[in-house]
Amino acid sequence: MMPPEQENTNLSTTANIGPSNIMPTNWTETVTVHAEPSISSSININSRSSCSQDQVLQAQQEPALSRFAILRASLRPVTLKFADVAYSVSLSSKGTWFASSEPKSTRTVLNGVTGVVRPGELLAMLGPSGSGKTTLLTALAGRLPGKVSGTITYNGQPFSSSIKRNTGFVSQDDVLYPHLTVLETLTYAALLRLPKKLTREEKIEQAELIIMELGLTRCRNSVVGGPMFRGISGGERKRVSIGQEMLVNPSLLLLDEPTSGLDSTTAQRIVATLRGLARGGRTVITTIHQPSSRLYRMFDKVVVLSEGCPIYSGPAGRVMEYFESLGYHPGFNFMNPADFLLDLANGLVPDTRSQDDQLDFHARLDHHDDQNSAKQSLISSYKKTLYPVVISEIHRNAQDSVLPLSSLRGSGVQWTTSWWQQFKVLLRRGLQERKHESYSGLRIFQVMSVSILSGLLWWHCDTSHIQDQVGLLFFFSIFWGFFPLFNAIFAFPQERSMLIKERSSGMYRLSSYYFARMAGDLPMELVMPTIFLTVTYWMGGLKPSLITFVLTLLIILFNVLVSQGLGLALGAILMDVKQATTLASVTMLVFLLAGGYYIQHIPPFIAWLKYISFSHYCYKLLVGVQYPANEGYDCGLQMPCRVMDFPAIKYLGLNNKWWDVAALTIMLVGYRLLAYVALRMGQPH
Ligand SMILES: Nc1ncnc2c1ncn2[C@@H]1O[C@H](COP(=O)(O)OP(=O)(O)OP(=O)(O)O)[C@@H](O)[C@H]1O
Repeated sequence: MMPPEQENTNLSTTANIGPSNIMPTNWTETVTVHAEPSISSSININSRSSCSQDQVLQAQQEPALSRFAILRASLRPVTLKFADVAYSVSLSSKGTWFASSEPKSTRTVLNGVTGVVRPGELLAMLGPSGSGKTTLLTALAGRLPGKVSGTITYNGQPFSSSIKRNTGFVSQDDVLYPHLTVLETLTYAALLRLPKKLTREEKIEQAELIIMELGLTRCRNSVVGGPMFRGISGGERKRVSIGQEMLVNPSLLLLDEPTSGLDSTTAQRIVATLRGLARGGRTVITTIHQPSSRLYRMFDKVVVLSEGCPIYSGPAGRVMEYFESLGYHPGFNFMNPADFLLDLANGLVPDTRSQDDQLDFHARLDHHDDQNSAKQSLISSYKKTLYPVVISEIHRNAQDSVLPLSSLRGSGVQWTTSWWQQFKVLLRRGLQERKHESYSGLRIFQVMSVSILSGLLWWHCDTSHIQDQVGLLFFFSIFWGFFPLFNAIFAFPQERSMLIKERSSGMYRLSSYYFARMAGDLPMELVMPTIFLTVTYWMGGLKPSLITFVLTLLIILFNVLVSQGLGLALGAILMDVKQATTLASVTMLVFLLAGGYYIQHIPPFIAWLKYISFSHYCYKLLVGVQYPANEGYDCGLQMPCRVMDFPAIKYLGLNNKWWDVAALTIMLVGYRLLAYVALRMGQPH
């Protein structure tokens, strides 16, 4: 690995994409990389081990500077090259269960996009809505599902897990936990993403620094908010998302529309931050919708897309020259270059005969044929004149390829933190995020009201009403089958986008997330039935024996865990709450009917249904615990009848209790295993 000083000098890059017969002769852009004073700082948190002693000493002597350690130079520059990138999607009719007989058609979303971005450069992707900017950005981040053709290299090598860990990706929609505060959000990200050699306090300090650096101090203790309740503003949310990525000091930072919906000052501030990050030696790529000319001036390079095809790829400052060399002049004297580019990408070519006639220019919006031919002409001009230049630049600077990827953080090491550390942080974060939902008054009210109502309905019901008592036990098994099942269904579909985002950046293992999620749900899942049973059991007049009560409670808790497992599995397999709840209600209805309470003479060809019903096993165990085999009950005759002869109990058959326990245990493990496998299969690799 190169010493830091040497690396920084190497960051002075030259992006030379000329000359060509059409383009200006001096087609050379030099971007000198340096840490900008506004966001420069002393040491890089991730470079602690690679810093020389002198640097550490210097940092200690400069406390004021070291506070912004996180935003200083990247010591692991990445040169990103992409050539002839193409991507198609198949347009199959989704959402129906019946396959369409029509042949599948495909749509080309990207077609032959080429470019180079070096450390220290800020590249903007411009183009009309739907032109493929997000798709290209996602492809460059190595997160696009399906096959991407063409070549994308990072320091000359293909995408790898070390690149993944050194890449920051900020998606268009901010995926954040709504109930956490800004400080909590960034602190948890720091605890999960920063390497284990930093202490917990140091990680928290880094989160604080990011808050200061991104101007989030005012809202540091405000909750992020979501669709159901208001939190911080859209601009602040965006900055929190950027902050989460900046924490790891990524070598490559990709952002999808970081300024959309923001006022021009905030947008300017964000782009200035990005430019500062780039100048610190990072490679920064952003898509942007309609940048003002002030913003445009901050870009080093641009790629302009029109319907997935590039019409320009090169230095931002040369864009007008290029299009003028093709004979396209902006219609107005002081036109924002970005507006001009977007018009061109839409096929709106200024008419040189009546340049100032704005009305005439916009009247041509309706002329689709003209627009299409203008786009085609721009695409073929790009292929003829600019494409060979970009390709030769990719091949000419072959020394970029020799920067060893092994110097990147985390190469060889798969995770930055241990399994246990991940589990602890995820558990705490999950409890904090979901405490409002789990311990909500509404949920407690729901359970309490049902328990009191059923206690009153079965008030002191003794064995002389054995049918009613058995009914109460069946109700326990069904209610504590339905309730946890429907709660668990939401778990994974609700967290899907967060899981994809965090797993895509290699933040934690799936197993640590999975166990943390299960452990986090456990207290509430176990406390609720305990309260319920304590109320209903004694009100309902079941056997007044502490041992029987405890055994009844254990069986119900076991049933809760099994039904929760089924809910988790359905949610993980379908990843769609609507589909999963539909399937769950059908399943529970089958379990209800086949449980052995309502129908005792099920035809043999369908009697097997009860064997897959956990409610059936639970019901059997509850009855078995309540009534020992030799117990009698008041059946209205001269002498007590044996409970074993009561038809509903006789049908159940109370032998082989351990088989029932074994069946429930298999379901407990099986459903959870199924949920884990389904989750893993749906994960980005
Ligand atoms: N998986 C997919 N299935 C169907 N169409 C897709 C898929 N992915 C992308 N597309 C289509 O490809 C085109 C490019 O999409 P993309 O999101 O990259 O555009 P964009 O330039 O980022 O748009 P915007 O600026 O509106 O976000 C769009 O027309 C989109 O509908």
